[in-house]
Amino acid sequence: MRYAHEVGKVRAAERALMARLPEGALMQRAAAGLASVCARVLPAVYGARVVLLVGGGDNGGDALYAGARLARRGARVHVVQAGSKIHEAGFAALRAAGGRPAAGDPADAIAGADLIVDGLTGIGGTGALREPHARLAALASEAPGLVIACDVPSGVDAGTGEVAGEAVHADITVTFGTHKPGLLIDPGASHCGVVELVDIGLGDDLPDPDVVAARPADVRPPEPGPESDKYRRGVVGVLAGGDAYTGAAVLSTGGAVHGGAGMVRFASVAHPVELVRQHWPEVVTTVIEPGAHDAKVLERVGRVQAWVAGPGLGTGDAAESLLEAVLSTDLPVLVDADGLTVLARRRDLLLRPAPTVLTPHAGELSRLIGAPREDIEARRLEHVRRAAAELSATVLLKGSTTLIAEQDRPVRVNPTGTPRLATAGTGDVLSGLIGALLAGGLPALDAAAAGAYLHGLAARLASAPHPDAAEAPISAQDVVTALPEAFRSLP
Ligand SMILES: NC(=O)C1=CN([C@@H]2O[C@H](COP(=O)(O)OP(=O)(O)OC[C@H]3O[C@@H](n4cnc5c(N)ncnc54)[C@H](O)[C@@H]3O)[C@@H](O)[C@H]2O)[C@@H](O)CC1
Ligand SMILES: Nc1ncnc2c1ncn2[C@@H]1O[C@H](COP(=O)(O)OP(=O)(O)O)[C@@H](O)[C@H]1O
Ligand SMILES: [K+]
Repeated sequence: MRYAHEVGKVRAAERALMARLPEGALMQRAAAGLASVCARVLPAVYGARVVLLVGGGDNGGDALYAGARLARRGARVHVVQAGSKIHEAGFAALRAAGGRPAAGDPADAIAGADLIVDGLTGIGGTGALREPHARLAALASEAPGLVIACDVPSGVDAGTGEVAGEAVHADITVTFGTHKPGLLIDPGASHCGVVELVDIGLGDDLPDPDVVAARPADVRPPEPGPESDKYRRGVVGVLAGGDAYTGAAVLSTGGAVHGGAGMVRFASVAHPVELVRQHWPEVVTTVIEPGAHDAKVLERVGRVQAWVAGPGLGTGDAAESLLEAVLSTDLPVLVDADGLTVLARRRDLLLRPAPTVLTPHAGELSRLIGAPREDIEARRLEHVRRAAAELSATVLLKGSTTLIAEQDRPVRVNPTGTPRLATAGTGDVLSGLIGALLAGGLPALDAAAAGAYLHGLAARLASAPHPDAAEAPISAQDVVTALPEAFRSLP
């Protein structure tokens, strides 16, 4: 897993470690790590034109000491100072090594640099970048040279990934001690480029992480063993589609069929049942009558280990009664799409002892928790956590960087997403896939995280089937088709 810690915890760990180390030792570790990444990516350090963008805090100090190391190896290092304050000791070290303030218009220095080191703000940055920082950040982002951000791209909120104004677009972000949540969550994540973690020895001083992102080896779908039969591998029941929406039923069922369940059961009114039978002959179907139902409606469907309810289900009385029936079982239930719209008026249905997984996009979450959609988009981490606590559920917030929260657990960030997924019906595929993983016995948080991971991977493989292929647009069906390849590509 890649671990990220909130800013306050990073500072506390740094304080604890610094108390045991000689003055300045921690900053030297950070600067050494930063300089070594710079040296690695430059074709040659000797003669390289390096520009340091330096703010008034310790982030600037890191950049100055790293610049001094590069200057000692023959780089031509110039400093563009933002604001009146500067890390004096770092500046003195740079000058002693031959570095100089940039003369003339900083725009020229930045445009002519082979490498720009962004030391404007790090974990101490708050709110939108002020001037002259904002202009410098924009110049760096536009410059032809390589941009390496020190700890965090300036303008990105390290704790949340919010970007309130101008922010540096880095090619590489060299971060110290641990990842910061804002490096993993959009819009911040998309400003980082490649993230390199430099160990400065915080290890034992860091508490449990606040946010984690899976690496491939962390994703463990249930594996069938020699004793497995279709029932023991898990049966997933899908309640989806109606007379108005039939595609959602086919796609959600497709996600379940390729998600590794032992069996998929599908129940709906006649028309979607007919279509699902045509698309997925392996699925066991049940026709349910239109209109409102009592709690016994599910008995005819047969035994399942987990339910998926909601895609294309409609939002009227029939959908509400089905949702009431499914949420009154003692089985894991995933609610998506129309089901979430119904839940927004029936939050009482969430008071249940068994696990519930909700998979809203920002609009659906807005209806569920009564927060404006724009606020949710801008502060995804805060809202997904709040939703998990308020709704007593595992909440998977879709969109650019999918986040998954469960109360008192680190938030999972899905690293495989791609904007190619932003096409109608892909969410339906995700619901069925997670349902299959739940039926296979994964705990709710792991099922949701593994589902999001495989879904993103399938989309990438569908879009570009091999590393040299250009990306093509994809459909939700393409994602279903690529799911076996996504499972296969796990280590
Ligand atoms: N605390 C430590 O022990 C260590 C800190 N390190 C570095 O120190 C950084 C944190 O240093 P600081 O706490 O000094 O904070 P920063 O250097 O991140 O930021 C503080 C400075 O930025 C200015 N600033 C804040 N928001 C701004 C905005 N929106 N627009 C313009 N200026 C803004 C402040 O006025 C202040 O001058 C880390 O990110 C890391 O790079 C590393 O050297 C490792 C050790
Ligand atoms: N900009 C984006 N970057 C990455 N993934 C995205 C982006 N926008 C949407 N997605 C993903 O696409 C899927 C869309 O799901 P959803 O909004 O439910 O659509 P639908 O209801 O049409 O299936 C989700 O998995 C979501 O995370
Ligand atoms: K920075």
